[in-house]
Amino acid sequence: MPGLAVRAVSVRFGGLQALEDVSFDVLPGSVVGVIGPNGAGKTTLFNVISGFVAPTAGSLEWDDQPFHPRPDRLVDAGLARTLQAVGLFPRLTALENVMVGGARSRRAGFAGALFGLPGSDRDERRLRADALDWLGRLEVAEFADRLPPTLPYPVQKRIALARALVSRPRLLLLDEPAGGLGAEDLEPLARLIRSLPGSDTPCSVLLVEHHMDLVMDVCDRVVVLDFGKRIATGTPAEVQADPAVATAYLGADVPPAGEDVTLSRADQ
Ligand SMILES: Nc1ncnc2c1ncn2[C@@H]1O[C@H](COP(=O)(O)OP(=O)(O)OP(=O)(O)O)[C@@H](O)[C@H]1O
Repeated sequence: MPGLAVRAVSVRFGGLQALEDVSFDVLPGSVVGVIGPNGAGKTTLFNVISGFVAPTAGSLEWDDQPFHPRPDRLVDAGLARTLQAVGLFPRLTALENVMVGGARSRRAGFAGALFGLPGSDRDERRLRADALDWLGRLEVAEFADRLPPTLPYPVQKRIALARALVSRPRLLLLDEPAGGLGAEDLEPLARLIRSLPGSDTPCSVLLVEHHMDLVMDVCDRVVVLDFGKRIATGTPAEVQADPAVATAYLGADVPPAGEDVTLSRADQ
């Protein structure tokens, strides 16, 4: 099956089972959400998929091939990731930050331009145009020449997203894209996420997010983790109606129908 397959992945940190036997697929053209209370294992799962953490057991497949991700080679594999903290280079302009995201996918590219390699001018111009295009699509082109620390947080998040997208990934890993954003920023973000699978360079999305409205709005499927285990999977409506999900979030056997699922454990 094309796309990403997570097969019975477990991760143990010393005595702590951070993930246990977690399986699911991210098919091309889909937006998949990973939710769960604090400490459920969401970040660990992202770290496995991006190669920062090796699974203790289980495996990954990417387009039906065994996949052993390396954080520094993700772009080559067709994946990109945004971080919870935006992680922009403070001394590079917004535009240069985005260009860095595309540099690995070009023959010479930005690095070549920096080091004056032959043939890099054209690549650099193309990369610059692509980076500007993405800043424009994310409606932050006017900040292209600004340094990130001088910009509002929501703008920085959009720049970080542009940096991930400029490499034209086939799978985008989004780590809490709504974190720190105001209500007015959520609808544009949702629109962008929904647009990615059907864009000219289709990109499926795996999303970790605490903001439940966004998850339910943009995801085709949702995987629910609790204490490292997958406790539910299905469409947003299916997981919302699943009593095990309400129990995980609310800490008691309560009927979920019609109730808001809160965002952290009841005992925290
Ligand atoms: N490097 C590590 N060493 C030891 N324990 C870790 C490490 N990383 C995560 N953990 C533990 O693994 C469990 C899962 O953590 P993880 O950060 O993946 O959860 P999460 O669902 O992302 O939580 P949150 O929503 O709070 O970000 C937690 O108990 C956490 O303390």
